[in-house]
Amino acid sequence: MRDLRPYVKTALTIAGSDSGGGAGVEADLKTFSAFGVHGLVAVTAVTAQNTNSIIAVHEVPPEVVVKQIEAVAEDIGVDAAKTGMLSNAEIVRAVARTLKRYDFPLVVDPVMVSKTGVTLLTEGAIGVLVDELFPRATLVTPNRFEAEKLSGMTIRTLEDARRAARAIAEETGAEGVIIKGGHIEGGDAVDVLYYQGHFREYRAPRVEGCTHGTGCSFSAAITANLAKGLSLEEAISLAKEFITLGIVTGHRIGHGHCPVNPIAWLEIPAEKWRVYEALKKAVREFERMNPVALIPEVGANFVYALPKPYARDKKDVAGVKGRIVRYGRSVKAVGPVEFGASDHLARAVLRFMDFHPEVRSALNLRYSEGLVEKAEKVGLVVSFYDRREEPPEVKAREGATIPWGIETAIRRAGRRPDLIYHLGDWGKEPMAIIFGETPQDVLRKLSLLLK
Ligand SMILES: Cc1ncc(COP(=O)(O)OP(=O)(O)O)c(N)n1
Ligand SMILES: Cc1ncsc1CCOP(=O)(O)O
Repeated sequence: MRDLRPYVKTALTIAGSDSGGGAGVEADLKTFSAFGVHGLVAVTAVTAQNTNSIIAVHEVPPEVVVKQIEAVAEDIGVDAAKTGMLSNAEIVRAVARTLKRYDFPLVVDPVMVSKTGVTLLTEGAIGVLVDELFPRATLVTPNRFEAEKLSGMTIRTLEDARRAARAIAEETGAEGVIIKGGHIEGGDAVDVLYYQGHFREYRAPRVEGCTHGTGCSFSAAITANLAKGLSLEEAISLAKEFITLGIVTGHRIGHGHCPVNPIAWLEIPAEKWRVYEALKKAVREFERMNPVALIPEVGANFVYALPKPYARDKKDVAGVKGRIVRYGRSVKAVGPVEFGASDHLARAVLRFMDFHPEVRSALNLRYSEGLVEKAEKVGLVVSFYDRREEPPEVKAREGATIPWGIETAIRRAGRRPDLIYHLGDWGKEPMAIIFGETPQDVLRKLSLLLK
């Protein structure tokens, strides 16, 4: 007999499909998965869509939308649901009637017009949405323009948003209304919630990035967390953090509005673990190889960065805390592998990744003529930079020398270097850096040098 009290929670999206995979049920399912919730779907419309426009829409008959909801609710069970693009009045009415038979939490994203300017809900359906679906909603999630339409008010400030949120909740019977701050001016993006007679603000820095599908993913994140049993306010807090990360890490695909990245929430911690484990293992192996003569006076570091687009600054690069030093006759890592533990080498690998994103690992070694000759002899691609050629404006900028040097050496080589060196300067030790796709790849190149 199957356990009928499964540990996994379920969330249902009743929304349109986006063939570009950025919004609609595609965004919702990715978001549900990112929060470890099993996603269920009732498709309302199929859109032929990309990052530039919506080319065609095929609406699903209302009775088929209802059958999809019933099919999953009656067999699998629904812990929370959301609605997105509902397209026309008949679908809205059928969905509202069906949802009245169930008591799971419901998030209504009143999607009206796409970012590309295409109508996703007919004008005549807006009244039906407000009269028949809003009273069933735990939360309604309009953006500024949708809130203006629903409240008949002009929204410019947070105070306007507060008044509008309260008016929409009181006039429609929705339990909560959150007006998203993406289109409201201000340094931060502030969402205003009105819920059970109280206001609350959710604040995050206004970030640059990819915004197609943000409304869908935000409401799906709230739904997933309601399904997991979080309070509405906790669910919104997490969703806000999640959507900010998704915008900054969005994949720059297509020629128009690039899609938000719901998977960053899951992929960054997973990649962090892989990077950490691989580097820890490689540092142990490096200690065993014990290349005492190759440790510079300032010590060595060994780094491994998260993949793009997640490697943005030194916090996203793992290295050895306190560096790797000569200790008597052996090579020893001073501290543990940690993210943010490297400064110089992290800057070097991040710049390298701007040219060759697959090269995510590096190790610095004591420079010698013999080392460079050996590298060339074993077939490694070698390049260099000369700190005396550094332009004054680069010299004047704190931390700019290494990125400039790496770029100079890559351009000089005209192909992907394996080793970059410089001959030092006043008070600066000459240095060689081996680059590779992984720490193991770096060690492979090192072992060619040690042969
Ligand atoms: C099928 C489908 N559903 C919803 C949308 C809206 O997405 P978008 O235009 O990116 O706007 P936001 O609601 O995310 O702000 C869509 N385009 N397609
Ligand atoms: C001084 C120096 N210059 C290039 S690598 C290096 C040593 C490692 O520095 P960090 O520990 O900051 O990566």
